[in-house]
Amino acid sequence: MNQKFQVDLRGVVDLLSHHLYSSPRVYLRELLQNAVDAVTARRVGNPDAPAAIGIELTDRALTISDTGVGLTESQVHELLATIGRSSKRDELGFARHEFLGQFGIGLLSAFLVADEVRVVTRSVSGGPAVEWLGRSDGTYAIGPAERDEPGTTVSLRARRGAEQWFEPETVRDLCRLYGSLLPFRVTVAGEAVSGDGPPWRSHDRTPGERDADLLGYAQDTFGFTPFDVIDLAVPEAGLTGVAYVLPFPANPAERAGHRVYLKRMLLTESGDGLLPDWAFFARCVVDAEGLRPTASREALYDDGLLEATREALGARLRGWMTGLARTQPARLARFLEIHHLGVKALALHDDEMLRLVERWMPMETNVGRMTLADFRARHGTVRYTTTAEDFRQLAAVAAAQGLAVVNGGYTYDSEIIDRLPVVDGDAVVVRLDPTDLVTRFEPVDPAEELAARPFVTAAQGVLDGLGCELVLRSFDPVNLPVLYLVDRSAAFQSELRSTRQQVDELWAGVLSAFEKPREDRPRLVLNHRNDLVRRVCASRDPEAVRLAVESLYGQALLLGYHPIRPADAALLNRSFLGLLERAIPSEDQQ
Ligand SMILES: Nc1ncnc2c1ncn2[C@@H]1O[C@H](COP(=O)(O)OP(=O)(O)OP(=O)(O)O)[C@@H](O)[C@H]1O
Repeated sequence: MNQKFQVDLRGVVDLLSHHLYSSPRVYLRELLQNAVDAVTARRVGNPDAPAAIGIELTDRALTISDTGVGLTESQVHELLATIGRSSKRDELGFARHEFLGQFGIGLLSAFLVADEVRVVTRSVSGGPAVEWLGRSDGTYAIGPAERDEPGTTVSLRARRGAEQWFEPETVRDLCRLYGSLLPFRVTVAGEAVSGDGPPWRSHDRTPGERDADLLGYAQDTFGFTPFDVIDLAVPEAGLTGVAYVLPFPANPAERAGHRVYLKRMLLTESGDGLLPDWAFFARCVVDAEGLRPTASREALYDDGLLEATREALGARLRGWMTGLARTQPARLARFLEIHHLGVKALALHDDEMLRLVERWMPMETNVGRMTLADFRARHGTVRYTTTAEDFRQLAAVAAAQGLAVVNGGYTYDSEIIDRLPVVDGDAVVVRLDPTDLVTRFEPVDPAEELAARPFVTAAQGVLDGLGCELVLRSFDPVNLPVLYLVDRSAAFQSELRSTRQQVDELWAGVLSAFEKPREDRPRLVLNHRNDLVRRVCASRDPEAVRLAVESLYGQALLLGYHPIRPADAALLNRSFLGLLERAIPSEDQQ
């Protein structure tokens, strides 16, 4: 024999309150939504039918009345007392587009704040008025009622502990929050909470008034005066609205929440997934007819239509940027200054944005800040460092060798430069490897090199212990005595060596298999043009040479922002104290 499911209403309400809805406050939204749907349903047949929704509050009790379709007695049995049953689906069970509700569970949210829900209703299709009294223990009673006009009144009394959700001010603020854009007049204690419609509507104001209203809306709701306002429209999702461009840099990791209305009812103030990730510089207010809510009605359901909408809105924002480039380049430059991260992230995937960045976004170079387009026009090849440390270490040295270099160390910059040839086949981009610089330095005069040989041998002896190769060259700038140059493989090798010193024999053996020959070791390049270096080269005092080489090595590590290993730290300390000793001899040496 077939049996029917039994439902324990308390379990369902508990599920709703703890796992579906984020706050009991949603009971107001659900009641408001039912009233709006009932009025909408009545107006489908009779567009001139009255459309009024009123909320009244007395001590700890709330009633909401609408002039909607109302329900007959059999509909009350079928719709109010059956969880999951809704009049807002079509024959195939799909949500009907004109209604806000669809799931058939919204009314249950009243039990989040009350133990009893009383509904008095009279249907437009005739028949007497009916009263339905539903209780949170899952029982209900139906009886006759008095009501002159078609429509419905729902009454609740606050459960102990839920009184705060019936405070007149709270109710008014929540109704204004959810319902300020609703197309019907909504009042709370006689005061209208619905307004004139979305702030981006254009039929009833001059363009100037509309602009002012839109700015005022951003100031009131978001607390900023936007850099710009972009109109949005995605007809397939029935979406209209605006994107406000933030006037301050946004943190890409912190998603700016969008204010999303579905069919004029607020869905969320912190909507996610409406714009592509890169568009973190914009904050939207939109109303959509076609997008779907999740069952909690607190977020957008991520389906194919939302994805298509996201793409369309992304294209709109991109179009706005390229439009600015054409018509107001100075404004675009200002925008890029504020939102460079978002735009650069976009340029990694989007050719048009990459061109825009190349033309308009200034980058740091060792010959001044300039756009990549200007850099290419002046220097041809785009030579760049991948880290800011490399740039800081090498900018002046490279400039002295006549090499223009871009600092690719800022977020996305080197990836952007790497992508340049994709949009422009003529672009030549070369990554500057620090050790390439050595090939540009002049060798030391043979006679002087010969004279410095004893020093070089002694110095190399000191550096062998540090896994480093000594090179003597002449280069500019003269005031720079020393450079520690390490290419990527050398950096890896030096890490390998320091790890090997710390692990046991077995692992040391395994790791040694990866070690490379001497020529790949980092280089300490001494500048023979520098006066101090020349004096050190001439020294024949082994102790002075050791101290000088260790100090120069330590200095070069610090100047180049290289990692300092424990052995390096000890050496820095030792050489510093050694130098002090020499500078201030003890009394018996004096
Ligand atoms: N004010 C009202 N006037 C007329 N009918 C109503 C009213 N409130 C509720 N109903 C009827 O009760 C049904 C169930 O309402 P409920 O709020 O539980 O679900 P829903 O609005 O259909 O969907 P959702 O769960 O998405 O809100 C509705 O489909 C509607 O037919």
